[in-house]
Amino acid sequence: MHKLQIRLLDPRLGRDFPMPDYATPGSAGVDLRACLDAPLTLAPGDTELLPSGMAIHIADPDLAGVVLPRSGLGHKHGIVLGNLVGLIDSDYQGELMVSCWNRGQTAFTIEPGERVAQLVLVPVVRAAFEIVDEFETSQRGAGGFGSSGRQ
Ligand SMILES: O=c1ccn([C@H]2C[C@H](O)[C@@H](COP(=O)(O)OP(=O)(O)OP(=O)(O)O)O2)c(=O)[nH]1
Ligand SMILES: [Mg+2]
Repeated sequence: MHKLQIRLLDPRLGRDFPMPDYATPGSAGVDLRACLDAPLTLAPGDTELLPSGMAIHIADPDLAGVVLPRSGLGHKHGIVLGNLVGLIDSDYQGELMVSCWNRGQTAFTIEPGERVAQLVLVPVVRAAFEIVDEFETSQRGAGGFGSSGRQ
C-alpha cells in the first residue's frame, strides 16, 4: 500500500467522527466527511464548499487525488459535486474541500460528520510538450463528437 501523509485539522476526526480510512479491503475511495459545526440544509440548486477537516500531501507528481461523489447521495438525493469532479494536485497541502451541489428538487440536510464525497488516489502521466507543425495521419483525424455514428 502507498504511504500518504495526512493532517487531521479537525479534532473531531478520529474522536467524534471515524478516522478517514477505506471501508473495506477492496474500496478504492476513502470517504470525506463534512466537518460542519451545525447541520447544513442545501436547498435545490444550492452549492456550498464544505471543509473535510483534513489535509493530505501527495508529494509524488506521478499521483493525484480525485474527489468523486458518493453514488447513493448522488443518485437518491441529488447531492453531487459543484465542480463535478475535484482534482487534488500532488503539491496541494491545504484542507481538502468538497463542493456540494444539490442538483435535485428537494432540500437535503447534511449533518456534521456525514460522508459527502470520496477521495481516490490515481496515477498521473505528465507530458513534456513537443511542438510540431503537423501530426502523423491517424484513422480518426479530427473527427469527434459523434463523427463515428449517430450525430
Ligand atoms: O474538490 C476540490 C478540488 C480542488 N481542491 C484543492 C486541491 C487542488 O490541488 C486545488 C486547486 O484545484 P484546481 O486546480 O482544480 O482549481 P483551480 O480553480 O484551477 O485553482 P488553482 O488556481 O488554485 O489551481 O484545490 C479541493 O480541495 N477540492
Ligand atoms: Mg488549477
